[in-house]
Amino acid sequence: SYVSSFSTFQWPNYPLAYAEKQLYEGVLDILVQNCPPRDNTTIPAQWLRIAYHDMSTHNVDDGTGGLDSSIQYELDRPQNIGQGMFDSLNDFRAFGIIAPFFGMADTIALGAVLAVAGCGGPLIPFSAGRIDATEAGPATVPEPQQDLASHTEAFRRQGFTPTEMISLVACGHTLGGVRQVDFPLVVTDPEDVLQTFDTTINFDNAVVSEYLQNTTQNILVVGPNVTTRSDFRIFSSDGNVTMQSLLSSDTFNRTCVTLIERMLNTVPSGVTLTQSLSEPFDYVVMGDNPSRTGSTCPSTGCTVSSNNIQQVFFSIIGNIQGLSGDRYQFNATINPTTSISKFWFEVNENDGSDPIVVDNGGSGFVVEQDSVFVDNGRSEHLLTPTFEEVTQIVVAVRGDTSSTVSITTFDPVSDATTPPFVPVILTTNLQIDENNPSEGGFTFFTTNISNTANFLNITANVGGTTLSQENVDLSLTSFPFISNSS
Ligand code: HEM
Repeated sequence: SYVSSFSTFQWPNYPLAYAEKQLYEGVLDILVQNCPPRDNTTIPAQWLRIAYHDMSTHNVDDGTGGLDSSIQYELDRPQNIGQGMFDSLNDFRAFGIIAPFFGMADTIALGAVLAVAGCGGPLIPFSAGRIDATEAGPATVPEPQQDLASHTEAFRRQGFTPTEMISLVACGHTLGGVRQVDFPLVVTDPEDVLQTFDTTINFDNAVVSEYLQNTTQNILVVGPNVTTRSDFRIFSSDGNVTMQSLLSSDTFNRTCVTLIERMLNTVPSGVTLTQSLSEPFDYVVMGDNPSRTGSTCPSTGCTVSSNNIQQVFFSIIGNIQGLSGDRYQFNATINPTTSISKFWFEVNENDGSDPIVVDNGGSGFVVEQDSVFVDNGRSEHLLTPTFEEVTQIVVAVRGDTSSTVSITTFDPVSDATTPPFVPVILTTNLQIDENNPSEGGFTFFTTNISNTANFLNITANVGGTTLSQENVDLSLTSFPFISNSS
């Protein structure tokens, strides 16, 4: 088990723990730090645009659509044109962070939060729990040739007032620009590869100030084609009152945080999001990977000190917040017959103050069952004789060889080369492990799984009773790597 030192987290809560980990310790941020260029625009601009286009299917009147990853099925529409859409989805696929309770829609939302932060913008609180659609939604992304009334109606349907429409467009159009190849009727000069909306790469209110100073180069304001001056029609729709208010960069940032957060949390009715995360929890217990050897801790309990302390390596979000934290690892050796029913932690700062007891709000961290689990000490990563990298999973079952065991693995990395990128979910029956004879009342079962699988569920039938262990996070395991060239 690990505890990362840092509000109260009630364990277990897999979606919330995973969302926190992706926000504060995920690796997706490496693609947006310092607002890096790609396809003549920036990666963060592409990630923010895809989030808006995915959300644009929302209809407040009947509660359908929203940020649900339906964009994966909508890329053949002119409104969703652009290499940036494919590249963004490919980024999200390649990082393999989708999980059984954290899909492509959550990843798109996380991407938008990271994108804004990566370009020096404000921190947007993040929630997870979106549900991925399995088909396209309606074609309701606004297009520049549409008139003001159409845009006002489109934003109303998406859940935004006319004033909010002005602000949200300004918040979006502070990043990136319009590509000539994709919008030749907007950018009419073929020499002009991309027309940026403002003169700064960063997430800032230059898009507002340049518009009000009449120095703007925003082609959706001053472009040669009057029909496609949609930003001009929107920005000036209330006599510039809203744009004037956004001249304060504080107001701009605060408004954008509120509206982009709402945009990202616009989901079909019936979808419940996690609480929003704007700071890490004080203490998070991350996983429990038993490997049974020896028996020193009796059923009455025992105390072990941490055997390893590591500094938490924070993402850009944690770094911006100036966070520091430590992860304490423990190795408790538990009597396999008597076992334990729960565990808890005591944190002593050794500064004369009373130790802090971290006991999951009083209940302790209850071990629901310990009769079926992935054996961390017996499982390994293998290079097969044909040089295929696989993970050999060994499941320990408190029972005899008449038990049956199956696992369902979740592999976030799709085989597809173009969207939709959907996870590969496979159920496999395990075989008795010939290399690990029964020990201490446990029988061992095994199978090889993809080495990019990140989560699995176990179901076992032991003497007529069904036992299960769900959401085993394989990223928290530390199986040895064995080169099996024999
Ligand atoms: C009436 C509403 C809107 C219209 C007509 C519109 C239109 C456009 C067009 C034509 C482009 C150029 C795309 C390309 O060449 O790849 C663009 C880019 C962009 N839009 Fe919008 N947009 C609207 C609202 C929004 C909103 C609400 C957001 C987000 C909050 C947003 C975020 C972006 C971003 C970040 C880009 C730059 C993409 C890049 O550089 O790759 N847009 N928009």
